[in-house]
Amino acid sequence: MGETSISVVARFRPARPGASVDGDVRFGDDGLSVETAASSHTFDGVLPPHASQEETYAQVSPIVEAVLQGYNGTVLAYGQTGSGKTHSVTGTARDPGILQRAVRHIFEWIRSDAGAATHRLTCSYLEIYKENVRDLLEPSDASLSVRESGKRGVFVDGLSQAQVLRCLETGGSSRRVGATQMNAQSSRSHALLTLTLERKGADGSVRVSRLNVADLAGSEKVSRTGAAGEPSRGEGRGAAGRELAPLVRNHSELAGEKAHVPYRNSKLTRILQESLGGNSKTLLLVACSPEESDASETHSTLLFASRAKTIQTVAVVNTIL
Ligand SMILES: Nc1ncnc2c1ncn2[C@@H]1O[C@H](COP(=O)(O)OP(=O)(O)OP(=O)(O)O)[C@@H](O)[C@H]1O
Repeated sequence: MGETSISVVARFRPARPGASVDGDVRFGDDGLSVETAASSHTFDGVLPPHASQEETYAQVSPIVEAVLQGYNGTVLAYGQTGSGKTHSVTGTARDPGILQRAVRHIFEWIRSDAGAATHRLTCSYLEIYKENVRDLLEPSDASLSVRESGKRGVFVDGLSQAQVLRCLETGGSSRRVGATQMNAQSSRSHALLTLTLERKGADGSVRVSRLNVADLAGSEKVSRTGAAGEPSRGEGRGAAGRELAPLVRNHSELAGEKAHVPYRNSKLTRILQESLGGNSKTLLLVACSPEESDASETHSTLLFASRAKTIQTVAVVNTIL
């Protein structure tokens, strides 16, 4: 597999009851385009407000398929606070999101993969809040070092499907509790689930691939989130826009001179360096609000998404032996 652009899919959530809908937002019949008063965009997929979780997963499923074939895969959910990132990634018990569907998909494949001798799945779930990395599966106040988490992290070994699903629950609720304790909103932190799949073939060959799914912090300008109670000093680096925007700008301006891409500016971009320009098949899911009062943030999100299409990655099958 050669160098490919990351895939970009935009998902619009339904308007809240009583909210006034932005009448200028129009969806193309092709399922690939969207137009606003300010701009028009074509992506790898555009999901209008009525799109289901299943339809959303259908866009993500090729990334999981690639992981099953031995490539690294990443799904990043980006968008302003309240735009539907967590709904898409986690969903609800009755209508699960990408994480649960991906776990089901992986285990179905494992059960059908007759050519393998063994499979081993490990899981890590991290939260990045104000440049501190916290392990959501074994919560403690200690911040993990990025080198540690980037390389191995804190893994629970050899998991069953039920155990992985329990990790998702534990991590998800730990994120919420932690956020309340810190008197901050989940919208200021990034959550990153990594599933590592090790497949040993009957011939002794070993493939190790990773699936990263990140529910990123709100991308809106900090002054807007600051109004919700946090001082808008530089410290509050929850805004995904501020961490990823320079990187995306560099990618689009430098057209491939990756040495200059500022991955080291934040823990998020350091941890996701491979996903944002290295060995990974990556999909950016941008969550958008269809409401009139959010038109300006929706416009910024769509512009970011268009720029992000210039990011190139080179995915290779990770065979060890
Ligand atoms: N596609 C959808 N269908 C139905 N409800 C949705 C959809 N998307 C989002 N919602 C609802 O909208 C609200 C905000 O969504 P969500 O919490 O996912 O936003 P978010 O982008 O993760 O925000 P934050 O950055 O604060 O975490 C929630 O009540 C969620 O259930």
